[in-house]
Amino acid sequence: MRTAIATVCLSGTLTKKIEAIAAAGFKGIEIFENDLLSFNGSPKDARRMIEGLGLATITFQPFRDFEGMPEPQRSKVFARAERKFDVMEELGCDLLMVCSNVSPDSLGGIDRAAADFHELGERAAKRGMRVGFEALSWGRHIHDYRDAWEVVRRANHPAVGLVLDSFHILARGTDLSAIRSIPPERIFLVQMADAPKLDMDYLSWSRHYRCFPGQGELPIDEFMLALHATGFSGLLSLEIFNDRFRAGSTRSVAIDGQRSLIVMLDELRRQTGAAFPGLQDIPPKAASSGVEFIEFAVDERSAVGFEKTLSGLGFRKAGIHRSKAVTRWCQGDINIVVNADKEGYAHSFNITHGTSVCALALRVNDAPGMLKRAVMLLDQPFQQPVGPGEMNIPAVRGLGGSLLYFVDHKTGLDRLWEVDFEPLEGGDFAGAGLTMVDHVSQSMHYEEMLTWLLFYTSLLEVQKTPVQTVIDPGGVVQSQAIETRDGSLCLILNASQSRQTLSSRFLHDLFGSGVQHIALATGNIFATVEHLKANGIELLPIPENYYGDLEVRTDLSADDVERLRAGNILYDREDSAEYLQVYTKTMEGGFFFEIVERRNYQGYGAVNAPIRLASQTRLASAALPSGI
Ligand SMILES: O=C(O)c1ccc(O)c(O)c1
Ligand SMILES: [Mg+2]
Repeated sequence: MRTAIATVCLSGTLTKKIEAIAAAGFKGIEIFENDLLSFNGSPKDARRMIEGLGLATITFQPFRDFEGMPEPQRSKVFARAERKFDVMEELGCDLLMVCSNVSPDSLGGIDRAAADFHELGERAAKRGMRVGFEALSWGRHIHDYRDAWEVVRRANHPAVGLVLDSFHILARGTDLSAIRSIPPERIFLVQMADAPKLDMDYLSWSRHYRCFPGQGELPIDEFMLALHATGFSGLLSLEIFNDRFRAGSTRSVAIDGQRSLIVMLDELRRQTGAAFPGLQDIPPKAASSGVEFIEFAVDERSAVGFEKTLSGLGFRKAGIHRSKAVTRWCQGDINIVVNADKEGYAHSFNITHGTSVCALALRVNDAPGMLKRAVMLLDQPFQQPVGPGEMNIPAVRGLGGSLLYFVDHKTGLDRLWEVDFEPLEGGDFAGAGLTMVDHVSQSMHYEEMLTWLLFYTSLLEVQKTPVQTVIDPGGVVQSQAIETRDGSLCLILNASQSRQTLSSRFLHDLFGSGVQHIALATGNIFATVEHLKANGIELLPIPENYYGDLEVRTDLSADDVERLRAGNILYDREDSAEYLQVYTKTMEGGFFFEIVERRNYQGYGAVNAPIRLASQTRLASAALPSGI
């Protein structure tokens, strides 16, 4: 299969799009007519630029409202097509993509449409060109690929072929089995797009919410299996209309596109054993069994307060790095690394972002394999000098320039605590009952949410939950969880279009995207809260009204509710599963901890999020100097 991407996927001018497409390693490009119309140069100039960067224009589109027109429009439509062929000649492109007619003037009739395509095929062939027909899911008469195929079949012309677009087919839930019997040489182009499942009209859904394969919820795998069954080995092109992509980074969205194709074809190869020329063998996604450590970048001044908070939360200093100003803090299965070194990566991270999470380390089954997969998926590997005898832990650049480390047992990387750290004796230290990292919540720009979703899901054996909408006093926040099947690793991605939400203000304060909070698990939240209070940890106050409502909303006894109220603990129940959560007050820089007790509960307490966000907003406003 030859892969490509449509210019419509990206933000920027045509020049910028073409450069980003070439830089992301594509060889083919679909030119959208509007991009050419707004280009300040001739189609020949565009061709020079495209070919100069090693790209080929695989199609020119869309040609609209063509088939089934009555006269006099019919003659005009053919004249318009000839003009497009002129442009294509200059552009160096031989395939015109025609999408099904949406005009109220168009007449139905499969034979009329087939006759029009036969004539268009004749005209195209005279000029050494071809035309492909795509059924738009909102086409007036033709909105089903099976009807488009029947038109192409009856047109019976070698220069007329079919275009399959996964969005139009999967959005309507059209049966895929008929794809399997289409002769592959009759499929001139396959356009790929995924989308979240939304209940809206096809046109709006398609024009604003498409996304790259794997970023949405449509059964792309089933589509690819049906396509594969035909023996198709032609052009496969990404065609995404997405408001966030149009506003996002041209370069990184182009890379996301390439990454999504590599992952999709690799998945197909694993399922079918098929070989795709040009697609290298990639190590499989990593199984992760959770977070090995979370590293904070601090400076000398903030280290004192931060370490005091860790002690208050029941952590004990368990090791001192052999060559750097770095300490290890432990409790249960949780490792927190506090990096106050005056050199290196964490130091520069601290200068830019202040006290913040500069790295996450994941426990994986095969760390070197993971790094190899990441590099093959166009992630950025990271390497910094290590001291003699110290471990070199594989890492890639993650969210907001932070690092994502991979630690495994297989290659002994899990020995890092003995190798790199001087252990400190714990004595009879009693913690606060915290056992493990429950989830890590990251806030990011709205436009980059799908980028990071793909980053994690392309590397790890994880599933994603549907996007949830959370109400913050300053606007709406979109939240999506990525989790392993056994729940040992849970990452939450948050983003908001409003600048007033806590999540957006965090981005502003941190100068970038990053980890906004970490949830730690306890087996007994009441005991943990007692411990935290005794240690002087300040918890986020929750309004009385919340507890008044809990009493009527649940069957908790008045005593139970009183215990929750006294501890500022939030509560949720799903059938017999229960979730109890409490938050620390927000620290300098906007970071906070959450403590959770899960009783067979799967989610993240979304019902409580607006209450928590309102309390945090209230405290943040109270902290501002008066008059602001
Ligand atoms: O939204 C559209 O009009 C449109 C245009 C061209 C396509 O290939 C498509 O799938 C949709
Ligand atoms: Mg299309």
